[in-house]
Amino acid sequence: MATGYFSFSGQTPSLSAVLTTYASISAFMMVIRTILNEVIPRRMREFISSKLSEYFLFNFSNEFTFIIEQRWEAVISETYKAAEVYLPTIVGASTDSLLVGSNNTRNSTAVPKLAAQKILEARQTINIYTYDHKHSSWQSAVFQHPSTIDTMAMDADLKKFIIDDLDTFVNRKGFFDNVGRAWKRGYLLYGPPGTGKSSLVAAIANYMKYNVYDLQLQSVKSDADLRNVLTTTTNRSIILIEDIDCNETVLHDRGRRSASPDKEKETENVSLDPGATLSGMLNFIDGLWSSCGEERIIIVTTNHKERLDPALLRPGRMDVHIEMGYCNPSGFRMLAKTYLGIKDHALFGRVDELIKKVDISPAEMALHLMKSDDPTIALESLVEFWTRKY
Ligand SMILES: Nc1ncnc2c1ncn2[C@@H]1O[C@H](COP(=O)(O)OP(=O)(O)OP(=O)(O)O)[C@@H](O)[C@H]1O
Repeated sequence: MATGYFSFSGQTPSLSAVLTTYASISAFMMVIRTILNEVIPRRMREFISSKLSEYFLFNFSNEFTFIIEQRWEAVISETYKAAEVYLPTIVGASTDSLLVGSNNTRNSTAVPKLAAQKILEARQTINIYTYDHKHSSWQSAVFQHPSTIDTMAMDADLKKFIIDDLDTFVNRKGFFDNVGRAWKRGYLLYGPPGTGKSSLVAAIANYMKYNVYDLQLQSVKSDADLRNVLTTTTNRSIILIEDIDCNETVLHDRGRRSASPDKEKETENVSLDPGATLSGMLNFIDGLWSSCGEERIIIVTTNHKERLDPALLRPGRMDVHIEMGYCNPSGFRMLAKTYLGIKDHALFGRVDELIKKVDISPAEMALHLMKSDDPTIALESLVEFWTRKY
């Protein structure tokens, strides 16, 4: 059959028939392309072509790009943090693809989330972060403070209370959900210098295995800046505001409040030096912004609790107030055990007498106990210093 078309009759078409058909189709396609190029604007053509390639890639390829956003619902994503911890352990410079598998076909979206939680829970190191305003991001360093709740020179009952409180907090996600409160706990640590406030923060971080975000209020420029700084902290972390009484405006705020109790709203908006307001901070602790993120412990330390605004101190904001005091006999014995490895010594009686008469901070005491490995030399140094103080 001498024709320019393919025959479906079972006969093999001749070479010239194939070439003729090919030439006709090519010519037809060229005409169509020319018409389309002239009729459809370039940008629309590019859009159609990109959609077509996306469609074919998505439907006919077994590869896809897995994007883990750094921030999810305004806070740093736990999955992102887990990937940051985990991926460097399995990929290197030469890795160009990664095979990800799951045997849970029914609930595959839960897999990354659960894996993220497990990875973060198994995390051995914890970090301390400080905010870099120039680059608008938290800068981290590995946190290796040796303090533990065990090594703190504190009343045994108080230690037990703290541990129980932390355990209760961490196990009560359901409770916080049910009562409609953000899963947060505020601790106020107050007492004279050198009584272990910072050490207790480190001990809590080590106990909970939480990262610590060290918030320097004085470098925050405004409430918006404060929100940005705080919402970029991760879950399962401690937000630390040390020596809050050093912020002049908090003290002024308190003074104005007592002078005019009716002006509560007004005083709450007084600026914390130089930019954030007390109201902005309270809003994050238990206001609308408190719901950004969960499992957070906010710790505020001060040498002068009496100077702080009552609005900050009330339950829901600072739930637990812990007074860190000067050494008592049991605190001294705790330090002697930690620093010198002893439970008793002939000089303990003299130390007990001095403790009743002169206040000494655990920091001062530790300084003398570190002077020698020989308990007698170290205790003599302590007693001599103390007697001079008396
Ligand atoms: N209660 C304590 N138990 C064990 N060690 C303590 C205690 N208090 C202080 N120390 C020791 O003293 C050092 C200083 O203590 P720390 O910085 O924790 O005190 P602070 O109350 O935060 O002081 P400041 O108010 O000046 O910041 C610590 O490194 C720690 O070794």
